[in-house]
Amino acid sequence: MLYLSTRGQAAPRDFEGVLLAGLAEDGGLFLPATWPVLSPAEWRALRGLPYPELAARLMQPFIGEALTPATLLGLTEAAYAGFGSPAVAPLVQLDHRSFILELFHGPTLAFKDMAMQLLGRLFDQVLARRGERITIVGATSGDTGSAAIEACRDRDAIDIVILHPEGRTSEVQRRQMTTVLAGNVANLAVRGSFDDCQDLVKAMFNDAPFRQEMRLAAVNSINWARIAAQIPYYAYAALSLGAPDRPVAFSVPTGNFGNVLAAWAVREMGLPVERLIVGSNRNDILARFLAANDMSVKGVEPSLSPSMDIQVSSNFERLLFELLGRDAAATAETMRRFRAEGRMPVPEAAWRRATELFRGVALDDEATLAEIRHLWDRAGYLADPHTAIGTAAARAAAPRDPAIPVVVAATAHPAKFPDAVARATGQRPPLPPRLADLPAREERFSVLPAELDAVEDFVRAHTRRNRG
Ligand SMILES: Cc1ncc(COP(=O)(O)O)c(C=O)c1O
Ligand SMILES: N[C@@H](CCOP(=O)(O)O)C(=O)O
Repeated sequence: MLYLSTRGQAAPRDFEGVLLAGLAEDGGLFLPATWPVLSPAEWRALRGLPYPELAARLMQPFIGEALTPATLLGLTEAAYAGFGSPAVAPLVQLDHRSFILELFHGPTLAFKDMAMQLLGRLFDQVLARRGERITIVGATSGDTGSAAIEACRDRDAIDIVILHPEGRTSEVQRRQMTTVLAGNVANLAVRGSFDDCQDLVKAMFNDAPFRQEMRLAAVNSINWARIAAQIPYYAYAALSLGAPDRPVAFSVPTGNFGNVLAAWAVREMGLPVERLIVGSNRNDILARFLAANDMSVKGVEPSLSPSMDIQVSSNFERLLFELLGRDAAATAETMRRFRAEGRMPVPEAAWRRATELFRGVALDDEATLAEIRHLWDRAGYLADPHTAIGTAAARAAAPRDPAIPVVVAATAHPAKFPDAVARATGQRPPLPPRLADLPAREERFSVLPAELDAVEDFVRAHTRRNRG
């Protein structure tokens, strides 16, 4: 399997090259040169497989010869062995047509573990064979950071620096990152928004000498391996509900557009996905785009669903590339104008194609609290604010045909956002026993302004300290 950059100027490469590169050198994102498509009979044959086996089978075409099937299966089995549910990603029925796909049973209680537990092992495998070290730089609005740190802590060949927006995550999210005192881990609170953190990470990748000197790698969903590892759970849900012989819809609380892009990918691979519903908070750029082709950046505003306090959704570029007929020059020019003007000029025909499949629904904080309360009162289900945005969006934009089930991606455990959940329901969800002492653990992090030089110096110092 070869991968192409959405901006067309970086050399195509195989999975291992993409895993280690993260962002393409031309600033674009990698996508498979062709999508692996399974026939209905091949899909049916995957029904009922244990999750680790399904994940290995679906990821093998993306990984190609980088790993043998037996090695990949060993990695997926190890990645999901520690999850708190034997199903790994259990599907819970909410009403006659709505289902919740719980993606938060991993070590850091958010859907990021589904990919990150595998990514850490993939990095280890590849780096050991090559005898190389990397420095991971990542941006987080709260969940990617802790999942990446958990997956990479104490690994010999990896140093990791995670940037989070100062004061804009929940306390549980921050402590899950900053209380990991492993020598290879560093946390940076940036005075700015998640978008500033993400810009800084991309700027480090675009600084070629720095990128080479540090041997930078990515754990954000700019790294194709992250998306590849998120595809299996959508297939798992769809197959459980009767696909490929029955269409399904997904509702995905969305920020950086990586999770919903993985749902879109299973459609490219041949499963009948009827609709993709994108849930947003008051940072509603994606909902505005889908309603009126208005992809214009406003300032990031804090909300009760902080992991989605994002305006510039990295992975939208991958969809844009497809909507523009895989025209890399047009994609590069559209992204250049978006950056320069703060507004993305998506051609009318491409926008219409997007609206055939996608719907956008935005909820403010009051509506989010009302939905958490509604789920608790009506179904006895305690949802975190991100998941609640997904369930409300699902009701608002479900396909007209009631025979089509709608699966909501439950992206975080309610205990990560106890204040919002308690405000809505009076219930304060406890952390699992292994995290019960989190509020008392020692924290370690540095604070810096959103300035590239300062952040690069910090990353350099951290890496040099560990490389000796
Ligand atoms: C809990 C939670 N829900 C939803 C999202 C949005 O997912 P994505 O950025 O893949 O769109 C995130 C962050 O990525 C998250 O942490
Ligand atoms: N919500 C995310 C933001 C980063 O998204 P990613 O999928 O690109 O890593 C977070 O929790 O950090």
